[in-house]
Amino acid sequence: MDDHRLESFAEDTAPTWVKRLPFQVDVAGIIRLMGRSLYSRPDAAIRELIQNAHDGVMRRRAQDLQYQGRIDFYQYPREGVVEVADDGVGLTREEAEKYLGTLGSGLSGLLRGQGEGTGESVGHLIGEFGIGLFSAFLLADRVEICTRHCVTGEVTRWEAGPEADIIVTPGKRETPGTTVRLYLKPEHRAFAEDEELLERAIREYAEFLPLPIHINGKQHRVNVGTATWLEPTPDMGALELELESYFGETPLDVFAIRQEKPVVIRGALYVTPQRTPGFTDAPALTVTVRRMIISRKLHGLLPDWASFVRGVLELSECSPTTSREDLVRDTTFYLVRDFLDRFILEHFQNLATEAPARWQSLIAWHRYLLAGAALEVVPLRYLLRDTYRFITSRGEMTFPEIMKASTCDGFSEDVYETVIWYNPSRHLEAWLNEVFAEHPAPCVHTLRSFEEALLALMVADAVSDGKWVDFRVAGPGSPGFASSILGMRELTDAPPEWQDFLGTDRIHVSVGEYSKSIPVLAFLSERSELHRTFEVLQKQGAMPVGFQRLISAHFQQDTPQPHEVILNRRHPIVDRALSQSVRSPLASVLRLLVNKALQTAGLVLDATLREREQDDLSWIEEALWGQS
Ligand SMILES: Nc1ncnc2c1ncn2[C@@H]1O[C@H](COP(=O)(O)OP(=O)(O)OP(=O)(O)O)[C@@H](O)[C@H]1O
Repeated sequence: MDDHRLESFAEDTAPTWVKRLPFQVDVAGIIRLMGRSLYSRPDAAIRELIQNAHDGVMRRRAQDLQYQGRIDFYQYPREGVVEVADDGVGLTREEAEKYLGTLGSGLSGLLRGQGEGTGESVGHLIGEFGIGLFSAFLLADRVEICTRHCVTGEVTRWEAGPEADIIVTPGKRETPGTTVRLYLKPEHRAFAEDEELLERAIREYAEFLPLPIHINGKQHRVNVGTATWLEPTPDMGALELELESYFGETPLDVFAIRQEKPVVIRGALYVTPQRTPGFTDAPALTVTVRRMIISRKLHGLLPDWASFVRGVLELSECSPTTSREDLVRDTTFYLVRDFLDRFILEHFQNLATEAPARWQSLIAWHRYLLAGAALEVVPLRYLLRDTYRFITSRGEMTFPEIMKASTCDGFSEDVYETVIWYNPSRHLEAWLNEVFAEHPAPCVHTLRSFEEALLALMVADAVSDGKWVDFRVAGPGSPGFASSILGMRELTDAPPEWQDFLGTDRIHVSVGEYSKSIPVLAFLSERSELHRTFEVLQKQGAMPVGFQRLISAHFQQDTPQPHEVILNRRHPIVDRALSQSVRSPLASVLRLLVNKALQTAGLVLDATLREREQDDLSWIEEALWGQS
C-alpha cells in the first residue's frame, strides 16, 4: 500500500474564528420518516399504544398484586377520535414531561435496563426504545394524553401535534391510569368508525396478550388471551384445537416445545396438511415476544428443509427490531434457529420409532417434500433410509429390505455383492413387474425423479459405509440385466436382413435365448423419444432458435441410443421365423410381435411402423387366403 499521510483540514495557524451550532433535528420530518420507513403499516400505532398501556398495567401490578388491569378502546366517529385507556400506573407530571416528549427516551427501557422492581414485573415490560408513542402520528395529526399517577394522584394533560410544541397542563381524571386520544387524519378516520377494523388491528398484535382488551365498553374481550402452548404441560388435544383454529388448517402432527437452554423457547410446531408449501415462500412461523405478536410470517427460523412445518413460538430472549415487525438477526436468533433444526429432526426420529404408523402417514402425505429435503439433509436421509417405502416389483420396500433382497447369489458372475435394479419410467412399470416376477431381486420403480436421486444417494451412502453395491437401470443396456434378470444367453445382433426387416434406424434388433416364454422383448430409449419429439417440433417450426441450438448441442454431445428389441430364440415362432426368409408369412407375424412389444413398452407407432403393420396384415391374410 502507498504510504500517504492523513492531512488536517484545519489551517496550520490557530483559527481566526470558531462558531458552535446546536445540532438541529426536524422532529416533524423525523416523525414523517418513521411513519413511512420504520413501520410497514399504519395500524402499527395501535400496537405501540397497547404496549404502553400494558407496561403501565404491569408496573401497577408489581405494586399491587390484587389489581388485574384492563385496556379499553373507545371510538368517537363524529369527532374522528380513537382513545386507548388503561387503569395502570399512570405518570407523574415530571415523568410526563420527561418521557412523553423525548424521542428515544422511555421509562420501560430504563427500568428493564436497571432491573427495577421485582424481576418478574420488569421482565414483562415490552417497551424498549422510547419511540413507540410517536407512531401515534401515523394515524393522527394531534395526540392528547390525560394521565393520573396511582400513588401521587397528580393529573397531567399532555398534547402534541407534529408541527407544534408539546403542551403540558394540569388535567382532570378521577381514577389512576392513562388515556391516549388520537385525532385521526382524514384518511384513517375508519378506525373511529369501523369497530371490526379496529378489532382486527388489535387482534393482529395482541391476540395472546393476557390483559383483556375491550372496545366501546362492551363486555366481551377482543383478544382471546389464551395460549395453551405457553403452559408447562399443555393438554395436547386442546393444543391441537387451538392451533387448528388459529392457523385455519388441521395439523397432521403437533409437537410442543419447552426449552430452557441454550435459549428459552416456548411454543408448538405442527405439520401442515398443505402439500405444496414452500413453493412461493420460505417456511415461516408466528413469533411472539412477551406475548405480543411480532410477525405471523417470520422467515429464517425454521430450517429450509422443514417447509411443511408451521407453528407459534414465544421467544422472550430474542430482540425485536425497532419497528417490532421482525427479530434482530443476532446470536440468540441463530441459537433458536440451530435448536429448531435439531429439535424437528429429533422429533421425527422419535416419531418413527414410537409412532411408526403416524410417521408413515406423514411420509405418504409429504412424500415429495421429505424425499426432496433428504437429498441435502444427511440425517433426514438416514431416517428415510430405514422408513421410506419405495414402490418395487415386490411391493413397497425400505432401502435395507431392497439391499437384502438384491444380494447377488454365489453363481452370479457379477463383481458386486449387491445390485439394485431400478426403473425410472412409468410406462415400463407393468412390464418390468412381469420380467422381475420370478426373480428374487426387486425392481425399484423410481417413478418420480427425486426418488431416483434419493435411491442413488442411499446407494452412495451404503458405498461409503463400505458396502459393495451397484445401482443399475433395469434395461438391456445395463450389464448383467440380460443374463441375470432375463436369464438370457448368447445375445447377438440380429443378422443384417432381419435388422433391416424388423428394425429401423431407431430400433436395434438382437437375438438371444431367455427362460421366459415371451417371444419378443422391447425396451425404449427415453432419450431417443425425446430427440424425436424435438425433431418433429423443429420441422413444424414451433421451437425458438435459441432453444433449438441448446437442444442440438445437447444431443450432439451424447447421441441417443436406439430402442432395443430382443428376440427369444427359444420361442417356437421366433425360432421358425428366423430359420425361414424375411419374405415368409411367419416373418410378418414376427414383425407384428415386434410392434406389439414396442407398443407394450410404450412406443406410439409412427406412420412408417403403422404402414408396415398394414403390409404385414395384408401379406398374412393373402398367404392364409392362398392356402385355404
Ligand atoms: N399508557 C402509559 N402508561 C404509563 N406510562 C406510559 C404510557 N404510555 C407511555 N408511557 C411512558 O412513556 C414512555 C415513552 O413511551 P414510548 O412508547 O415512546 O416508548 P417505550 O414504550 O418506552 O418504548 P418503545 O419505543 O420500545 O415502545 C414509556 O417508557 C412510559 O414511561
